[in-house]
This record gives sequence, structure tokens and C-alpha cells, in this order.
Amino acid sequence: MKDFKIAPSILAADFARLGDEVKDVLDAGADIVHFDVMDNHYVPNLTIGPMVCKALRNYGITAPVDVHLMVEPVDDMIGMFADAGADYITFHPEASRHVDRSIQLIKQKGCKAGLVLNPATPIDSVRHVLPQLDMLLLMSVNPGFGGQKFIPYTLDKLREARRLIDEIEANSDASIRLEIDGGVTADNIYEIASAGADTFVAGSAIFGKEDYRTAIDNMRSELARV
Ligand SMILES: O=C(CO)[C@@H](O)[C@H](O)COP(=O)(O)O
Repeated sequence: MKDFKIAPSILAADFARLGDEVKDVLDAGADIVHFDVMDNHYVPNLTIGPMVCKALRNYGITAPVDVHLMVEPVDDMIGMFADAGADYITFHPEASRHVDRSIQLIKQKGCKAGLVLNPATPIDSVRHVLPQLDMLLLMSVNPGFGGQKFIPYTLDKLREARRLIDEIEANSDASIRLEIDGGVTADNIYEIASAGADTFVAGSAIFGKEDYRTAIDNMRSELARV
């Protein structure tokens, strides 16, 4: 089986008990903590910042933290999240005036760098920087809110991204995770993985369930069929 990773989005967690929610979901078998940062500017919603990331580290969370910056501008937040314990930092190319520079900044801070493409943003717009990335995150909903429906045309984008990433990896020592975010459930994860994703962000389909272990196990059983 491929090296599939499940990354619960804490956007759907109970923020009043965030540390325990993250511990519970990791104990239930999650691989990565997906940390959604919204600024009410790049997206019409407001969430959490580096202090909360640091608080989770101080609470004993050692799993990889995948920080998805939905903020504009981007660069000021990079150092703060690196210092707060982020492993991956991903950002939207529309939100950075100098995309290549922001990628280098993330790497200089010792983190893994990723770009996030909104449903309508073509992969071609970032083709030249793909070999520098550790992660490409394709949004399968418009960013800003959890609990939306998966947009079906993003399956074609996944296939295109998978082809490009395979080509890059075959000709270099790059290793790029292909992450999908928005409307991922146990019912559609098989189709999404078959289209090429290897890392799955899921908020409501995990935190919205009574039993996190069953929710994650159901996704893994579907992934085992790919
Ligand atoms: O970044 C976002 C939304 O902007 C996502 O991470 C969502 O939070 C995923 O939530 P579900 O669609 O899985 O409920």
C-alpha cells in the first residue's frame, strides 16, 4: 500500500478542549495535525495563530503539524509558525508577492514548504516551483470554512498533479506529498486516492463523528483498496 497519511483538520475540533482533541485524534490513528490559519482577509473567517501551535507543542503534541496559511501577506507568519513548532508550512500563491522567496524563507526556517491551490487556480501557475516543494495541497472546496461538499472537478487536477509530481520525482531527489483538503469522507476517499492524493485532510468527517478511531479506520479500509 502507498504511504497514505490522514491529517485531521482541527478546524472541526472542539476549541475549548483543543489539546485533548488533538491527543485523542492522534491516539485514534491520525498521522498529521492539520492546522488551519485564517485571517479574515485572504479568507472570510478568523481562526488561530502561532501561540496556539506553540501551546499544542507545550501540551506534548509531537506529531507533525501541517500549518495551512490562509493569510495575506504570508512572510511575516512564516518565522512565527516555524518558532512555534510547525513542520510543514503551506501558503496560497495569490497571497505572496514573491512565491519563490516565501518558499525559500520556509526552508531557511527549517520547515517543509508547500503551496496550496484553490479549486480554480491552475497547477500550471506553479509548475516552475514544484520541484522545490515538499507538499502540494489542492483545495477541493473554496477555503474559509469546514463542512463543505467536495468539488468533483478537483479529481482531474489531482490526476494532473500526480503526473507532474511523478515526473519530477523520477528525475530528481524531490519527494512531494500530494495533499487534498475539503469535503473528504470515507465515502469518497477511495476515488480521491485513486486520482493520486497521498495525504488526506478531513475535518468534519473525523471530528464530527462520535468515535474518531472508527472514522479513521473506515478511511484506512477504503485506502487499502487502492
Ligand atoms: O482549509 C479548510 C477550509 O478552508 C479545510 O481544512 C476544512 O477545514 C476541511 O474541513 P472538512 O471539509 O473536512 O469539514
